[in-house]
Amino acid sequence: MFIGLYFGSFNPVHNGHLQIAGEMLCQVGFDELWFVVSPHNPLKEAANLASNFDRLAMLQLALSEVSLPIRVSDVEFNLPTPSYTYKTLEVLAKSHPDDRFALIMGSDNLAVIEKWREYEHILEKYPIYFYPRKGDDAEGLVSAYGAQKVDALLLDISSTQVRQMVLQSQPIDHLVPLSVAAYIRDKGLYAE
Ligand SMILES: Nc1ncnc2c1ncn2[C@@H]1O[C@H](COP(=O)(O)OP(=O)(O)OP(=O)(O)O)[C@@H](O)[C@H]1O
Ligand SMILES: O=C(O)c1ccc[n+]([C@@H]2O[C@H](COP(=O)([O-])O)[C@@H](O)[C@H]2O)c1
Repeated sequence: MFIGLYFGSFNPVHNGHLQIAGEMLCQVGFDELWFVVSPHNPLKEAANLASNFDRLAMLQLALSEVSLPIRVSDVEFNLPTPSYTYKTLEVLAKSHPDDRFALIMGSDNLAVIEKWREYEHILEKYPIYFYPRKGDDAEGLVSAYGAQKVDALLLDISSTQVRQMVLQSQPIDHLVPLSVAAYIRDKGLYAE
């Protein structure tokens, strides 16, 4: 199988993530797409990070109504933190020797790929498909890294925005699936 690995903090998952996953499946021709929840991005502060359990649960809720070949992986929950992607790729390559993997990311992550550990090895071994994000030079990233850009509308949405709106007691029903909004409310996530 050809599998697209969509790594992220998903703190929380938002409608943009789902839209990106759908576009990637349609445009690239992956057999499956796996959301891989990262306990801790090495380049991000851990402040305001909901628990691994809650972030995984919100993704599962978000995907429970989607009939696409998408899975959620907690493989990084059993690996050391911070979550270095090259390590996870090693583990997945060993446990799935008959599958082929590619990486999926937003252009903001590709723009800082040279800060990733073992990034040259990653670029050499894995195709990268990226979704453009406001403010990034997508064409420049294509030529710098040989990554492939998915052509789609820019999505003006982020998990930061969702967390800030919760903090300000504003509605988020238009930014995340209703089941995720209810989970955030019931658990009191991001409220302080
Ligand atoms: N609106 C968006 N457009 C393009 N890519 C996105 C968008 N939102 C998230 N992504 C990409 O999805 C992956 C997971 O994103 P992540 O969970 O960090 O969400 P985020 O909205 O960027 O979060 P935060 O605001 O907390 O930094 C990353 O590769 C990120 O670049
Ligand atoms: O391996 C690295 O050095 C590395 C550096 C920065 C980010 N990453 C990974 O990139 C993914 C995207 O993170 P995020 O927070 O933007 O959703 C997540 O899986 C991180 O662990 C990985």
